Amino acid sequence: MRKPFVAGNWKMNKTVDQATLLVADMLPGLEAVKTVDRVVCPPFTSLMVISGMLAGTEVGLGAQNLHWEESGAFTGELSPAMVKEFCQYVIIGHSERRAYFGDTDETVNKKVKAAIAIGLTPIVCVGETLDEYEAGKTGDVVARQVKNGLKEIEAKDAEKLVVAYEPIWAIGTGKAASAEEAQDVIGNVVRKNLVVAFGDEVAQKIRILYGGSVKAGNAADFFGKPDIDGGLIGGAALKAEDFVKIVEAAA
Ligand SMILES: O=C(CO)COP(=O)(O)O
Repeated sequence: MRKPFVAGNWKMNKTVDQATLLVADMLPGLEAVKTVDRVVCPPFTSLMVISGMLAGTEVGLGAQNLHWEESGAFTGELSPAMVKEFCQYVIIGHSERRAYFGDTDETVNKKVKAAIAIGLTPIVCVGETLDEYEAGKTGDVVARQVKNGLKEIEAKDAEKLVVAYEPIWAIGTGKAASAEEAQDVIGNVVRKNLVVAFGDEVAQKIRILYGGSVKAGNAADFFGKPDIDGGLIGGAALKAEDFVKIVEAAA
């Protein structure tokens, strides 16, 4: 049985003061749901203070990106070791990074390898654009992202991975995919390609999340599907009550 997993991707929201208040607000509710792995991913600037708040709790902390090199002349970037100082998780290849900041399957693969090497659990994002969706290319695009993004990862490391399927047309739009559609892509494309890459035993251990307009009201529909092991939550992760409800729906 895979343990459900729910992560909040705060994106570029919340100053340190605001982040502290939000975590203080949601922490008791999150702490109570022991059967779900729950993770918050605030901006870099808040990681240090939030890691202090989460010390001694079972709530995990994730960054939203990292660079694959150990150190050097990479202005504006953070190394795997810098992220590891505070975090257990790191989101890699979010569609916003692919669309606006040049992340590709190749750099995603480098980041995944670097995260694993330092002992971080990557949350690897895949998903098709609206054009690709409308052209019926979802399967091809997502299969390519899974295959290339996770190239040359060893099976023993792969079982700890978390993969998030986020159709780009559903992100921040209020138009979630249907739970059936999400299950279809996650089961028949993402998990199937994980089986090809790592074998059935390992693929059955990998948590696969759905992301894109998940709210307190629709979360249970997604989490009830056999291959959907939780969610990567954007907007609704910025409201303590909503995020706790979504985590509860995964229990
Ligand atoms: O991109 C997302 C999480 O990474 C989803 O964002 P929304 O939940 O705001 O649609």
